[in-house]
Amino acid sequence: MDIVFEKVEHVYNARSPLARRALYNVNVSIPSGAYVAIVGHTGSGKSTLLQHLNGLLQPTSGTIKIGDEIITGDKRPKQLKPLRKKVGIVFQFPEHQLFEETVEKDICFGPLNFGVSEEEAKRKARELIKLVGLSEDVLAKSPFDLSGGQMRRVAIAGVLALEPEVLVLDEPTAGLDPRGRKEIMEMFYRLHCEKRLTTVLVTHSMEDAARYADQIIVMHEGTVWGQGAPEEVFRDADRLAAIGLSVPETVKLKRELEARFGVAIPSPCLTIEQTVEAIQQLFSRVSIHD
Ligand SMILES: Nc1ncnc2c1ncn2[C@@H]1O[C@H](COP(=O)(O)OP(=O)(O)OP(=O)(O)O)[C@@H](O)[C@H]1O
Repeated sequence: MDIVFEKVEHVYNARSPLARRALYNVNVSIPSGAYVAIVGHTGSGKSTLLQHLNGLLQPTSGTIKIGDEIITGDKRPKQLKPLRKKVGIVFQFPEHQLFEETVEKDICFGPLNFGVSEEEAKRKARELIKLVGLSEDVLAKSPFDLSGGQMRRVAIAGVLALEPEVLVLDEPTAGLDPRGRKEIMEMFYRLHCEKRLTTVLVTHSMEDAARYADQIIVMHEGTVWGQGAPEEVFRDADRLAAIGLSVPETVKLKRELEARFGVAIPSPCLTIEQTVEAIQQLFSRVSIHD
């Protein structure tokens, strides 16, 4: 499902003294099957943008096309229900939304609501619990007896249970330890590759944006400041710094090495692996003196 934003504006509390314009002139194109990261300073409009993807918010003006669905400000919320199934959103701390007595019931809740049979919903729950890295015996437990990391996986399984075509992730690893973060990010990447899921990730981690995304959208003060492949976006390190954003540490290292040795490093150095490779090649080209 291709996603296209055209001239989207969103004003909170429009027509009231508390009106606040959070988005303006947002034009964004996300092709089906892409992995897109949205980055930007606090308050730049990332979460507001993301909530337009499944009709939780509607634009004050402009249009959003998501596959065949068109979202405008005048659609009634009921008309947007099919979108809730097609676009799954994993919010920050999704475990706060768990509420059922058992993990199985929690995962089955969405599918049952959309008319899936109980047998099929339970079969899905068994499949998904393994997909998110937990064992089947967790299904009978209360979600509230699990660790924070396990609860988060259960909540993610609940979003995946609706078999969305687009998965939207709003800082999905907030509050997890480094190992938990890596495991969850790798899981989403696997899903993206295996199920060809269009993935939209909102993140403050330039490292995650560099490693996983094929496109990065940079938001600044309510509009799109730039969009491109990670290597293009991070080439603009100085302009990014001017709006308070940094580039991944590996990209900084590349710049330092280029300045120190007076050579150009062809690799974009978006990941540790690419950077190690680039340094090896650099060492074979230049002689290093104290
Ligand atoms: N419910 C709301 N009512 C009024 N203003 C809001 C509301 N939610 C967000 N805003 C304002 O809209 C602007 C954009 O907020 P948004 O949450 O989209 O930014 P963000 O980039 O996601 O920030 P963060 O990285 O901190 O999550 C901010 O100025 C914010 O104060």
